Amino acid sequence: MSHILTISNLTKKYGSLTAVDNLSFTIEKGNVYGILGPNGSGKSTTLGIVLNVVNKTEGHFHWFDGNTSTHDALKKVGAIIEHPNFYPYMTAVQNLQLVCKIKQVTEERISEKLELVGLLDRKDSKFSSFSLGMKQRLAIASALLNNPEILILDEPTNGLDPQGIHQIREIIKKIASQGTTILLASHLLDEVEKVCSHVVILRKGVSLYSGLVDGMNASHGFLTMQSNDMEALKQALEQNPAFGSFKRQGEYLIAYLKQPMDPSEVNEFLFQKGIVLSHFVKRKESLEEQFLELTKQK
Ligand SMILES: Nc1ncnc2c1ncn2[C@@H]1O[C@H](COP(=O)(O)OP(=O)(O)OP(=O)(O)O)[C@@H](O)[C@H]1O
Repeated sequence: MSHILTISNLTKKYGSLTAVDNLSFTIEKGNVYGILGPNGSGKSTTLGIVLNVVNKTEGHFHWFDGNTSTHDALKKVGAIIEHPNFYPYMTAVQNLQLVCKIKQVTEERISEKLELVGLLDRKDSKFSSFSLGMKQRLAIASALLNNPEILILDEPTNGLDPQGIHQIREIIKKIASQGTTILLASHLLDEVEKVCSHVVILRKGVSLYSGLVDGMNASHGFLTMQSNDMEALKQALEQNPAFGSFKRQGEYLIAYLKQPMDPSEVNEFLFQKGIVLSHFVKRKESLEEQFLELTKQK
């Protein structure tokens, strides 16, 4: 698989504040990556550094094989990191023609890109008449005019209504299905889960998890239990290496698994110890619960 972007031990400091802290990850061709983290976790700063608009303090990054200068590499990158900015009195197509002139790319792709973002029938409408969602879609069309290898988006659905959000996500998925690599920053777990194949979770500039979105949900779950003798129940479970930690919640004991264990095995194990359960539920933390746990302030 070919590398699109390699980030190694990247750090950005603003005075005493470390916005990005020793961050490393690699972007491979054809995948959809999310940088996920709460506000202020360093997502925009990371994108700014690799797009050469923010200076790094330490570490390295290189585009593609490492033999291309960042200046040349960025010609193969499409990015939207600020609010879409076009001339309000010009039409969609006129704005894109201007972008083609600035980027020195052919105007032939304008219709194709407008079609892709669902704006071909509005190509002659003035930008000022567009909704926020349409403006964002025009920005995506604009970023694609140079047929980039990778499309970078910072919070692409911020401020949009549910329909606008859905449209943007569908467009991102369509662009990805056509082979364009995507890197998007988002504070929305739901967005990353719906759109991305890979994720880097940031908290205060530090990477907490990097890998497949599916791999995020690697927890083995927990069991909520009740018996006549809660102390005996806890003591018995503590002897079993499958359990990592315990929490008392009202009249229930919650036992967190650190390795897979079938509920029937747990039941049998306890029964052999003479413990009969009056309540027994096995559940897995939702991805949201795990994300909040991971990113909560320590
Ligand atoms: N130009 C700057 N000068 C000083 N501090 C900055 C500057 N830009 C960002 N920061 C700080 O760096 C940290 C990371 O900010 P960044 O914008 O990268 O986070 P983010 O995850 O993109 O959050 P958001 O979604 O709120 O933009 C924050 O604490 C922010 O206040």
